[in-house]
Amino acid sequence: MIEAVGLTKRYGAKTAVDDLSFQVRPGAVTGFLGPNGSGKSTTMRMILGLDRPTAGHVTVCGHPYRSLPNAPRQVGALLDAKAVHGGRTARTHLLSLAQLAGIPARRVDEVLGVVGLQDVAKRRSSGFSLGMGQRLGIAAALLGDPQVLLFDEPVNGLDPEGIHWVRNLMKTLASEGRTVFVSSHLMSEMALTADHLIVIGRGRLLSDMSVTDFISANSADFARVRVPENAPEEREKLTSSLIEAGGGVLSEPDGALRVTGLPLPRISDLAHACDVRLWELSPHRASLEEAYMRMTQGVVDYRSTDDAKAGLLEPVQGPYGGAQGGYGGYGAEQGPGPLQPAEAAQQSWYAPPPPGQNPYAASGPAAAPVGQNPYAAPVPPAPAPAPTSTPEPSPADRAGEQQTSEDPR
Ligand SMILES: Nc1ncnc2c1ncn2[C@@H]1O[C@H](COP(=O)(O)OP(=O)(O)OP(=O)(O)O)[C@@H](O)[C@H]1O
Repeated sequence: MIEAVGLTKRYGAKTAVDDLSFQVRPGAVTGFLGPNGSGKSTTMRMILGLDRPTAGHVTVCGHPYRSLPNAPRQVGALLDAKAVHGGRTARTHLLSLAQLAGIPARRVDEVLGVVGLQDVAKRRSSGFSLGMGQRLGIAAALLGDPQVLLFDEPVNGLDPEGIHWVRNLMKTLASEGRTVFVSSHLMSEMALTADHLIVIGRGRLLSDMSVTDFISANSADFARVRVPENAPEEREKLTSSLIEAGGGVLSEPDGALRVTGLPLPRISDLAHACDVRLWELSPHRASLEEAYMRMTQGVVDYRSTDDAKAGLLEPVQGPYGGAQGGYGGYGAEQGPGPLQPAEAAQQSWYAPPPPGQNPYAASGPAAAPVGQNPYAAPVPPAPAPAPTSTPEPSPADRAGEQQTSEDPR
């Protein structure tokens, strides 16, 4: 069990962690989520005694980390996989950690096998790939067979097989009754791995609940409705009828309608009443990613802006003499043709509105005609119909390097 009470960390004027209280219980995988710079690593560092709280406290198994008897046997952590002496081999690195913690050498070979690094055990870790480094960090965390495990973005750099392996490892460790606390920006992975979520934004607690409850609390169920593609008038007729009946209608990237606020049988009846054929009518539940985006969109510090490519949009001479958009697809005056606007690739992404705002209200933004995204920034009138554009999630770039002044193990 990890317990934080009023945990606060300030760096000068910057409050990285702000009065955070939570418990991480044994027997479950607890996901630790938050936008870049929200204070996840700082919190983990305080749990591991690497940073001293400005206020509040945090305990592991009832003790501050630094007071735990033989801490490496009780707590294992992967904070920064790069915090390894690159001149050492994987085995030597683990052996030195094992010796410091009084762990027998044979355990080193066990964990090398568990993480799949047995064949490169005698290679210097400086030559390791990102994924191999992550595996070595996980091996170090497992070394003392601890009851409490912390992983800061453990699947970073892992290949699909590695991600699958980490997912099963976390679940297995939790099923053995251990406390598993894991941060990640990969929502799809968290949805498959975590039982419980702690979500923070700008250092403050936003949510502490099960994954299922989190999704229910932060998303709206919706129906996907598709009419025949060659019948735009039926689509319009149905859209009007659905809005009149109090439903909310948005256009999906593939042309389907996303309908909220009406049960499926009612949608079917309305379609029947206005003589519209349906090719699809299916119930949907928002994903963890959608729920997370909805919850955290007000506390994201680092947002990307459009890349206007100023000065780079002059037509350039193509290899065969034709004038071409300089960057194939990003030109401002693209005509119809094989080149697509850059935004096209992002159209499958959808962010539900913030809690408390009903985009489907008749006077609200989502009453916009189908094909327009009520959340998109206003755009000047264009000669051709504007493509649906959606808010863009911020990049997953790390806000800064972690400093691991001490090895927690
Ligand atoms: N040693 C430090 N000195 C000053 N500011 C710091 C220090 N460590 C972290 N911060 C700041 O505290 C805030 C929280 O950083 P932290 O690394 O804990 O966030 P995070 O949630 O782990 O971010 P990410 O998801 O990008 O890894 C950031 O604004 C960061 O710049």
